[in-house]
Amino acid sequence: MSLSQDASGQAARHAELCQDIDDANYRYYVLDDPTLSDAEYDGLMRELRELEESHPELVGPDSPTQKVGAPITTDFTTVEHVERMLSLDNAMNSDELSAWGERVEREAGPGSGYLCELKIDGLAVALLYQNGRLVRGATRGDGRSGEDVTNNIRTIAAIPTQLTGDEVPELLEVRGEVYLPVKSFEELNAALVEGGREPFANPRNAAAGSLRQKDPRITAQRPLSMIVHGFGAWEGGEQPQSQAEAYELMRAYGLPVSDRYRVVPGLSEVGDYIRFYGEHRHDPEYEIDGVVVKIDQRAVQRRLGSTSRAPRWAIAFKYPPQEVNTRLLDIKVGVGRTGRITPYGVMEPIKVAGSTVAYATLHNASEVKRKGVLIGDTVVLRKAGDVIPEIVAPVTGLRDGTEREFEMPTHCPECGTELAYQKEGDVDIRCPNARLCPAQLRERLYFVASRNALDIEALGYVAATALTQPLEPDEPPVRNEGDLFHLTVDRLLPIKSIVREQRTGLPKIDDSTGEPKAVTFFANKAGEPKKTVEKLFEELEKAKRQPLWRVLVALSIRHVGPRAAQDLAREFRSMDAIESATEEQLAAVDGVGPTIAASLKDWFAVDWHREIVQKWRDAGVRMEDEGAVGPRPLEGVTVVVTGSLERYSRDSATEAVQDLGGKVTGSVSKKTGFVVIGDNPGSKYDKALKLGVPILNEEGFQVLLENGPDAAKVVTLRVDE
Ligand SMILES: NC(=O)c1ccc[n+]([C@@H]2O[C@H](COP(=O)([O-])OP(=O)(O)OC[C@H]3O[C@@H](n4cnc5c(N)ncnc54)[C@H](O)[C@@H]3O)[C@@H](O)[C@H]2O)c1
Ligand SMILES: [Zn+2]
Repeated sequence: MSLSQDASGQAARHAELCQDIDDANYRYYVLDDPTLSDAEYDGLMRELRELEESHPELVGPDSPTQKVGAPITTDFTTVEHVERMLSLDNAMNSDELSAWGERVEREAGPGSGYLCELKIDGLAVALLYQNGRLVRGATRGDGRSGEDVTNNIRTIAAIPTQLTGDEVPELLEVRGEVYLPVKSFEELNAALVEGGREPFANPRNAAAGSLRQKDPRITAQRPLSMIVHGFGAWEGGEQPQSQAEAYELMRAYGLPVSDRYRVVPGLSEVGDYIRFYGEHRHDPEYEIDGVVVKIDQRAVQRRLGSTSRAPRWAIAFKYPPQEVNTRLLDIKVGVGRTGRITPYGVMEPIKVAGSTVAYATLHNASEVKRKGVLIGDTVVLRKAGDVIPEIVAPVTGLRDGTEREFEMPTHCPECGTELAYQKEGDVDIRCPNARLCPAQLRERLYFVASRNALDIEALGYVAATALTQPLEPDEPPVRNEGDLFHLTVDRLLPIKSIVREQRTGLPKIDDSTGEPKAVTFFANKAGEPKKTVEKLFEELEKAKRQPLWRVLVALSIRHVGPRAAQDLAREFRSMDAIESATEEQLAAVDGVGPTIAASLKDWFAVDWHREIVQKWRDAGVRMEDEGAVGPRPLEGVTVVVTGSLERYSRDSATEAVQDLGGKVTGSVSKKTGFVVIGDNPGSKYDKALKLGVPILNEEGFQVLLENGPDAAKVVTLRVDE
């Protein structure tokens, strides 16, 4: 390629990038309806900047690298800012941050201190206060002039229309970020979709779209808020010498200033702040996309000055994006351990937050509706840390009419049984084939091994699949969880099984063959048991000695989670006692109630359920807790605890009473046996006095536990009347 051809190619690419970025700016800043993700946009900007660095002759005043925001082409009146509102330069990693820090310290000298604050993902506004009165609110626009949104700004509760204090500046131009709390964003989108309108792609666009409404009454309905992050003109009143001083003055005027900013001496502390919020990114109620680092001293800020686009004394450290755009290829459903059907999105695989994502959860059919996503949509996909990837919203600007609505299937994807609601009023539709549905069996077996149940580490998802639905042999060694404790080594060795993706239950595909991945899970190449076999048997032995409540949880009885199981075990002490208890007796247990009681009765009424219990019992699984025949000296006694005790937490006090057959409740009545008071007892103490209920201090409580109610009556506090 000749030199001139190369140059014209670069110029063409430059023009193309400028055009694409201008288009994206328009969609983002004017329409509040971007079609690119921020990551894609930043990629284009980066390419443009690199191109301009190697070909400075291409840089013109109209290049997006030289400008702030987008030209204003809206229905709002245009107003000029008193001082220009700039954007920020970015550092994408710690090297770029150090390079910036070294540069400013070289030019300005070290030791002026850095102010660190969160980079809120909202939209910048300028508020003009004259003698303390809010006279104007405007968007950033192109930095010189913005849109007059005064009436809309006035609807935001966090923004005072009148500053407080006697010595407010004559003229103050406050800058800050208007945002919509993440939670409100989800609610707003749901309401928009419900009303047949298009949802916003993310909280930032929702905030921008809500503020930039022609009708301020609509803005007023959106729970927007604001946080101050700077100022322009500041005439009269006390003059701040530093950014932090300015914030504290503005806080005193009644403006919303964050508690999360810090002034630190050097770059290493800046690094600590960045790391901290990298790990606590979702603590604030608003979305953040990074940290802004500013030189704190205003004298130094002035010395460093600004470029046409951004101050030299500040930099935005951007966190890796957690949101990307990708296609929602299909919506499928998975089957849970109780037969519950949950839809999930099949995504065009994409890398986000360090891993490739191909599936995203959608929780239930109404969630799909609430989010307003259609199959075929480009969607905003979010993956935050270890959290399961989630679809945020569709990018409606990219629809071409071929998208279609998701319809809930009528039959189970794994066993073909017709789906049904188990009870009237249920939210979730289920596969009723609990006994034989391979999906439910696999999920239940996997659950038996989970940490909340019997905690069998060697029994993971692959093993659960291999045991319940092997490719070979034909007959699975585990037909239901009853068989688990009757396994033998020779039944395990021949097993060949496909590997399933835990989140969806779908077979994993072997990249080299394109076929589902199959493994011989328990035997090595020589046909001998792998290490995991020995481990499995060891852990099965251990599992047999787990306490009763874990055994109960492992049975996958609807509504019987660890809490309820513990309450049941404490009260009844044995599986037999629970099985033979009446529904009323079950429901009377503290923390159990009628729903769980009915569910238990239903469960034990099924033959094959009782068989599971029997098989476990035969194999030596523990079916009763010690102390089953222990004394219950507090039987029929109700205790209320108020204030803080020295030797007991609220939970351990409750447990101590329950272990002796007593009951702990939250409110005092005539039927209350004793009220135990610690430090700072509340209104329950007064009520006990009024009703004449016996009152115990901590020593008296000890007597109650050790010697019973009669002994405790003797040591009740005598209250002088
Ligand atoms: N997806 C798209 O199509 C598209 C289009 C245009 C812009 N964008 C996004 O916007 C970015 C560029 O926008 P920008 O020019 O507003 O720059 P920016 O968002 O990178 O940084 C400047 C802005 O940060 C905000 N900010 C938040 N907290 C702040 C704080 N504590 N101190 C100071 N400022 C704070 C202010 O609004 C300020 O104007 C891009 O990197 C991209 O992420 C996306
Ligand atoms: Zn099924």
